[in-house]
Amino acid sequence: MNIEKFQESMYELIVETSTNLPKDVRRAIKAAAERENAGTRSAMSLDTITNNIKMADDNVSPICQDTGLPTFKIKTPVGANQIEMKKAIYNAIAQATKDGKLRPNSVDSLTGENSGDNLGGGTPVIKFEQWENDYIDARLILKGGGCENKNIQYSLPTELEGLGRAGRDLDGIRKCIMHSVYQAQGQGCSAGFIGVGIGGDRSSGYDLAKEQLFRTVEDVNPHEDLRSLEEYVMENANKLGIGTMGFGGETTLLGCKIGVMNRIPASFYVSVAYNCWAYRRLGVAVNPESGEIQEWMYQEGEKIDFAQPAAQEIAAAVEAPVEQDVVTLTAPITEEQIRELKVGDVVRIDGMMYTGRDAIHKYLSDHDSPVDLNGQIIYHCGPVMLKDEEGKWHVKAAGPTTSIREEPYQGDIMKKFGIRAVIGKGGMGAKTLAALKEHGGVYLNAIGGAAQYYADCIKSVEGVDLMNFGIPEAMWHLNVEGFTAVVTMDSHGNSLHEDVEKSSLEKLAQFADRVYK
Ligand SMILES: O=C(O)C[C@H](O)C(=O)O
Ligand code: SF4
Repeated sequence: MNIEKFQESMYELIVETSTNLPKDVRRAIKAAAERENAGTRSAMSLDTITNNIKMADDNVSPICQDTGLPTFKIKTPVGANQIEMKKAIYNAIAQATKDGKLRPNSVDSLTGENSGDNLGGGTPVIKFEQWENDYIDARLILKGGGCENKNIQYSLPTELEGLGRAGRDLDGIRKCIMHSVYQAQGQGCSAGFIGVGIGGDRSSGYDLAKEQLFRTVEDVNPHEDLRSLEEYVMENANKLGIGTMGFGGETTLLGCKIGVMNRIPASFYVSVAYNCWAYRRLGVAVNPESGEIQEWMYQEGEKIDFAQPAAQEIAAAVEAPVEQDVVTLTAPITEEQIRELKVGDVVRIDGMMYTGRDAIHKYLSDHDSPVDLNGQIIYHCGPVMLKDEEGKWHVKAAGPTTSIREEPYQGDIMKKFGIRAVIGKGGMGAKTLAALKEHGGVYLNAIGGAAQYYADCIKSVEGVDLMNFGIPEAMWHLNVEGFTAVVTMDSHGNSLHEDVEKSSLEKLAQFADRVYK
């Protein structure tokens, strides 16, 4: 095999997967955009999402800054040299990282050190299988961490909030799947896709669930019971009212694929792999001699390029009652300005903000801040950054990360340093809400995955601290213009996330009655 050419083919696969959303996923997102009611927060968010998909296409840049744990599934003809192929994939991964198509995402779990090139123990994941066809089938999924964290595994029988007992039968499985969508709320960047694995053990069950994510969105399950269950879930999970980003709305789930395997008598697992809307998976057929790509997979049907505003969006522009007032904030922000904000307000930020995610929050809880954060804004974000020849940093992708992970620290840090606003996604909990009220702070929700859209708002990188945490975890000093976000937790004790969680739990309870005998 021409291994240089194979490496180039793998590089192409990586870049396309990170930057160009598959056609079937685009069609599902378009259908969702058409279902949402004009002028709602969910409709506006979907607008940002479709814009972002187009920008990623045009810029050949990551759709979302979290390019995940690259996972390859490769089928090779008998006799192909898998050791050589693995090395070529490693090289292609390192090159794509250097070119800003992947974020350096491989972190030493004990020291916290980022390898910088996405290579390291266990990363990337490459799974080989032999087959009797005469070509190589190479598929890649870039599944981000926020949705990975919302995966869930049930061991039946179990008790589920809202639904009661889930037993060891099809109806118990149905309850688990409905619950899995509910428990993800907006935190995995809904609307999402789920792959479900029934049976197996704890690891093969999850593998089976993830395997389902390689099926196309429009694929129909040949197994009659599973087809019926997939359709049931698609119809009813969308009645939970979680909506885009957990803002409430008509579309919570864009796809549900279920697989089954045997189990042993004592175990009965239902494993659910949750994938965000930024569902990046592609595949190629490669010639085993020349190493060249013969064919791209997931290419059937129409490609929506999102260049034209959908009819729905035009309708929104016409029908929207009154242009919502947009409040402009520029740090340093006063307590009075914060107290005027209420859940639902749209905020535009001009000026400085500082990124801070997991490592920074832990660090700030027992260290001084490298910059004065009084009246400032913290952005939960781990960007993709590239340095030019003059040593200047450029933002390649910069959407929000899931905020709830900072819940143990957030309130204390805001009070300690006088921080007035945090931006993230998915909302935060009771401890932060209480601190916002006491101290005079606000939580702003940005659209998860819209990494190109937000990168475009960042006009310059003014500095960086704590680079020892690695690129995604450092504190970047960003100068922004027109950075738009929605107040979802205010300083008066209101939280949209709490409201949606409560109402979706009530709706979930409507599905407690037996459906399958
Ligand atoms: O790591 C990130 O930047 C985002 C992550 O995928 C998340 O959804 O929280
Ligand atoms: S930020 Fe959202 S869209 Fe991006 S990987 Fe995480 S869950 Fe997916």
